[in-house]
Amino acid sequence: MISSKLARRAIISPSLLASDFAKLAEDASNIISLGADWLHVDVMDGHFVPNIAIGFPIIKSLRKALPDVFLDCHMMVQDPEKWVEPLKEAGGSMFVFHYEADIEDYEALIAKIRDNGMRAGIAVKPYTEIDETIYDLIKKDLVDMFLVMTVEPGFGGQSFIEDAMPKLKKLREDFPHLDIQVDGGVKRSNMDISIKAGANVLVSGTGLFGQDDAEQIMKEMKAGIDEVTASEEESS
Ligand SMILES: O=C(CO)[C@H](O)[C@H](O)COP(=O)(O)O
Repeated sequence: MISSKLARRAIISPSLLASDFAKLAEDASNIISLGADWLHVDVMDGHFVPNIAIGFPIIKSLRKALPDVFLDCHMMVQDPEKWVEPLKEAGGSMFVFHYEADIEDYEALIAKIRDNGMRAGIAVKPYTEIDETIYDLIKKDLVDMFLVMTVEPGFGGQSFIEDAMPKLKKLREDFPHLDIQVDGGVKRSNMDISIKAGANVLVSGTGLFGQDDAEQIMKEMKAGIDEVTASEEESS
């Protein structure tokens, strides 16, 4: 079921980019049964990023196979406005556009996403600064989730860029109730860094899919979230 606003305890949104596309629905359903909270769907247009990944017909099939799962769609596209209706028709739950894309009017884009029944998120690349325009949009309650990329968008399997953490930390300090996602190189071994900085939605692709012990990794990730949350609550 599509959840309402998240609590501060972190959730896991596995990135389907790392799944086996020949058995996408099976991999997606399996990772949900292991305890994933959302599914992260990477849409690329070959312009904003030098790659092409999952498209609307595939999302539509996925939605048919998993009618109740929250599909967190990361839109790595140059012209986000053009793709709002296609994503809504395919069954996306959240439309996360890149701040660096070609956008004339951020508020109009967000209104269009919300009018189409989806949540609206903003993503930034690892070295993009969070400026006043972004702050204003968050203060006006126009951002349902903020995504801080921890790899350059376009490809799975890259290394986590820790340089993105200070801006995430500052965002968390300034907005205690904002949902903040991290995406790129996030694994069981390094996820504590992002949670401690303030992330509460963890995307992990190659850290989960294709791993022989995905069940155990998922258990450890959940236990790791509980540990960090408990120690943060103790120290606050
Ligand atoms: O947005 C992405 C790439 O642009 C992917 O979601 C991301 O890279 C996840 O994969 P991994 O955990 O393997 O890094």
